[in-house]
Amino acid sequence: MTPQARVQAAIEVLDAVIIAAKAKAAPADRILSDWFRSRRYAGSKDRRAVRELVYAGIRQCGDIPASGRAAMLRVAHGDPALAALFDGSRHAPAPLVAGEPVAWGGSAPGWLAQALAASGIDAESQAALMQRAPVDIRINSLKAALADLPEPGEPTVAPHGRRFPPDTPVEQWPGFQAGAIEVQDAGSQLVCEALGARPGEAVVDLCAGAGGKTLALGAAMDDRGRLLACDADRARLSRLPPRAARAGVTIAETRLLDAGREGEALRDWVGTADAVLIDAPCSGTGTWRRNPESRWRLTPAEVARLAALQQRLLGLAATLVRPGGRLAYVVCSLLDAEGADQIAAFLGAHPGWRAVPLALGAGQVHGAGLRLTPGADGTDGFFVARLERL
Ligand SMILES: C[S@@+](CC[C@H](N)C(=O)[O-])C[C@H]1O[C@@H](n2cnc3c(N)ncnc32)[C@H](O)[C@@H]1O
Repeated sequence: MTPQARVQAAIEVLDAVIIAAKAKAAPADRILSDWFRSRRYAGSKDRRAVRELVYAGIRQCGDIPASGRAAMLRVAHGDPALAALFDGSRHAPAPLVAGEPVAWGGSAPGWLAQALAASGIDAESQAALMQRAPVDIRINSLKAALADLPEPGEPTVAPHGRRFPPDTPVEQWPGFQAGAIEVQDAGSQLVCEALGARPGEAVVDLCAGAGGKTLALGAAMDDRGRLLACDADRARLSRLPPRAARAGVTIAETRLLDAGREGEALRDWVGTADAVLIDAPCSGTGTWRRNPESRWRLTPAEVARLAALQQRLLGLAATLVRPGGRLAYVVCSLLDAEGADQIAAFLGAHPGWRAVPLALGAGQVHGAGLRLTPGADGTDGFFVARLERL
């Protein structure tokens, strides 16, 4: 493909991404793979170039643009070499027209940028949410001897973390195949430390998903004790056992929860857990480095729905913890409505609990917890709080 044809391809893909974002349909990644699947003539360099252009368009447009062309013109606005490719040649985008609409820049839709600012995330920190994320790995202490890394990587704020440039193919490394390394953002690793899970304890990972944090907890527990991994999503939870087997975590037991009736499946754990992790479903505003398109899809109503679910899961988790036990509440969101405000509301309604100050070696104190941000900590954005049952 010519450079011009790649730009035109990116415009067409962006048109599809815009339609899908409005309809809450397929994500950009899937649209890109479908597009390439039906165009076998596109080689690997073409794919990489088109993908980069599409993601540049998504990153640089804070809100859903009017069209793929308007989005690409926003990118071309700061890139004369790209603007020169709008030359009307065969397969190229039509030449630029004076006064033609260019998509609005900005970091996020207005309501969301304001909500972030009100949560203490200023314009500079919002811009940092749009940078490309590096590849972080966690060295699995259960199999550290097998973690023979072809490159040493950089240390991260997480004790078992190493950092590599974007697109480093770590999943092809022998250490990955052997279960000695996991791909996990350093912030994601660090928030697991907030729970302080120890060998021999009874621990619940209430929203375990495919087990990213469950595996970190299993390693922290040296694979000794009880580790219950729950989720309401069968497909996600079903990916956990093979990952645990690869990582040498034998203590993880999975349990599928019925959304809305989660407590029924957890009766046997009431008042018994030493520690419960709630990695709550959230808006993901802290993960825009990896998923910039999600800010086009979020609505105030969705944030409110998630906040209600988070408060309900906090209440449920509290029933599982034994007296003197602890709970860590985590969201990969930087909105106070999902973080600091949730803990304040919980503590207001649960006098038998207190927040414990956290010292994780990174992050800034925020409300009763700690906040990690890409700008200040080089991690995805997280809010984490540690609570103790008196
Ligand atoms: C932030 S993700 C968890 C990610 C996972 N802990 C990890 O480290 O990879 C939140 C999870 O909450 C789950 N979830 C949503 N509603 C739930 C509910 N009512 N009860 C339990 N889990 C729920 C979602 O399916 C999703 O997997």
